[in-house]
Amino acid sequence: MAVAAVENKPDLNQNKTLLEETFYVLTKKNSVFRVKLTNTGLSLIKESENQVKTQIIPIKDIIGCRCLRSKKPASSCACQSLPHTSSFKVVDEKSGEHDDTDVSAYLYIYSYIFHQNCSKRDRTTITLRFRSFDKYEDNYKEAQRWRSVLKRLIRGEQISQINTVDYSTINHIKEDRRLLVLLSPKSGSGKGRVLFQKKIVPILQEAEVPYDLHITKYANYAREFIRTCNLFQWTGVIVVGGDGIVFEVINGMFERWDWSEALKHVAVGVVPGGSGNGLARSIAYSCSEPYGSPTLPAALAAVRNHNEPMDLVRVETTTQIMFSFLSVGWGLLSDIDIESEGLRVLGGQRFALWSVARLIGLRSYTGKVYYLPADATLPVQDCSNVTWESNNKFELPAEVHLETQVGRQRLDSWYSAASRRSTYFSTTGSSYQSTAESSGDSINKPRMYGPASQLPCLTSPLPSSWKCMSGRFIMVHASYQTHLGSDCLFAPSAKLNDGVIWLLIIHANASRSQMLQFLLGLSTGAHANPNSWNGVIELLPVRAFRIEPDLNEQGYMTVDGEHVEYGPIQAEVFPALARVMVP
Ligand SMILES: Nc1ncnc2c1ncn2[C@@H]1O[C@H](COP(=O)(O)OP(=O)(O)OP(=O)(O)O)[C@@H](O)[C@H]1O
Repeated sequence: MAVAAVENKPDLNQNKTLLEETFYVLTKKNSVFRVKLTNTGLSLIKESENQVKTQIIPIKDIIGCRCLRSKKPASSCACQSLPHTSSFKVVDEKSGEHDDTDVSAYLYIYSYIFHQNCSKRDRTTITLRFRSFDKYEDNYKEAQRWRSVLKRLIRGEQISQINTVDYSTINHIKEDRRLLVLLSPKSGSGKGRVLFQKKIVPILQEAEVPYDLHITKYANYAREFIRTCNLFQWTGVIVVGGDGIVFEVINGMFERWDWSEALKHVAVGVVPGGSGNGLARSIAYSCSEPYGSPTLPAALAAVRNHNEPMDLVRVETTTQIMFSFLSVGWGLLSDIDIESEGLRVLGGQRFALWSVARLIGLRSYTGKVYYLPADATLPVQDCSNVTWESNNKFELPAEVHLETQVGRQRLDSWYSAASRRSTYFSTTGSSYQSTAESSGDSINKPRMYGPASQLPCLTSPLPSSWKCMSGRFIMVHASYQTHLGSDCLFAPSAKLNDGVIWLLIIHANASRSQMLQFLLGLSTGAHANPNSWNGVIELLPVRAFRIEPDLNEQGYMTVDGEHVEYGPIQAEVFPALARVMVP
């Protein structure tokens, strides 16, 4: 049996026909389809009444295919040779429910065709019925041959030539992927389970991608799970929920001593099930993927085996280190995020409703904002004044993970500004611990790993290359993604992996009407035009920043929409630290 030989080298002849067959449309007399498979797509050439029309389905729009057999009808009639399309059903050949009277093998091809003119995708199933041979086994082999070649093309392999290969070598296509699905039943309006079953499972099944589903049982469950599980049994993590659960997953990875390997090998996919869904929307936007059906880009990303690097931002407060993928906020947007928590049942509408409330009672906050412009380089960390536990110097390897027994009284497992003196540094990786006096709480807190900071500690002055603004601010909000929520195009120029933080600063002299214009502009990105604001609103590309709020006032600060303590906070970008699944 002839079959395609597979190579990973790019083939110059992308349009060379790999497989070709003629099919007939049973319901339309004289309708003939020639179907061709090439490296770039599946061509359906329709020949009827002297007309020839061609439709090409690009390989990237096809997610899977399966060989099936017709199912025994409920009331079987021995003389029936052709299935009636209305009652026609197919089953797996091993189901035992197949119809012996039909020797055909059916190849179901599942595609989500992108229509550029209306920027949407439509699900289309193409069924090819193989019945040239008298025996089912022969028709099945032919259908499998197509399936095998198509599956390899879907995986991104290039096929250069048709060789003569033993059929048995293509009968089984090994799936080397397995996904972990972490689903939060509390995110958004609490419909995560239904969403997953209805919208994601069918696509995973069509693509034959195996997965293990874990439902979160309490807040921080996902974080603990990622920290303690054997993560490398999976090739990716699909998070079903909002940005809060993504935050748990990312930070859970940094609580693993093998964080670097985990981030490199286990990509994160996001199915938007929360009320904000900033990351899910940003990923779709970065690939110009239609978002009409918000779960579709995520489902396609999950099955397509296509990942891209994403920047992460290391955030430091006086008590915590976090790794953030979305935003750091102080003032208006953080107030809206935290104060609208009680309206969670409204889903994304809660933000719009609370924006109106906050606009009426507009607040401003006193403080200082420091930032390092994007075109400046971060100075290399000077470790000469770091007090090492031992004076005996030794050569550091590329990565250092330092741990001690858990539970020793003198350990504060959270690295903090106050504990900088006793932090261990490494060139590419660090484990943070200190000899600072530990509070009871911190003893059981997991240790945070991750790349070493290049910033001075939070209590130290910043170098002169940093710029400073001092005064009253309605808000200071940093984002490294385009979208803070499904309908909030906050930083239109942001890229998943450009090493830039977009810092939006609104000074206290912005009027209510300017604030209204700003809030309305967020849905389209119109607010990002610097000429509109006479300097009261600024959007600056930076590498790092620090906010020092006046502690005589109270307010909210958020990281990725999560509430953090009110006080000094600083952040620096680490380009391409994580990997995300993209459609
Ligand atoms: N089983 C659970 N019981 C209680 N809380 C949970 C459970 N699972 C997850 N959580 C918590 O619920 C919160 C859900 O937040 P998440 O961000 O996922 O949704 P959201 O706030 O609606 O969306 P967004 O952050 O995009 O606005 C998270 O902080 C998470 O820790």
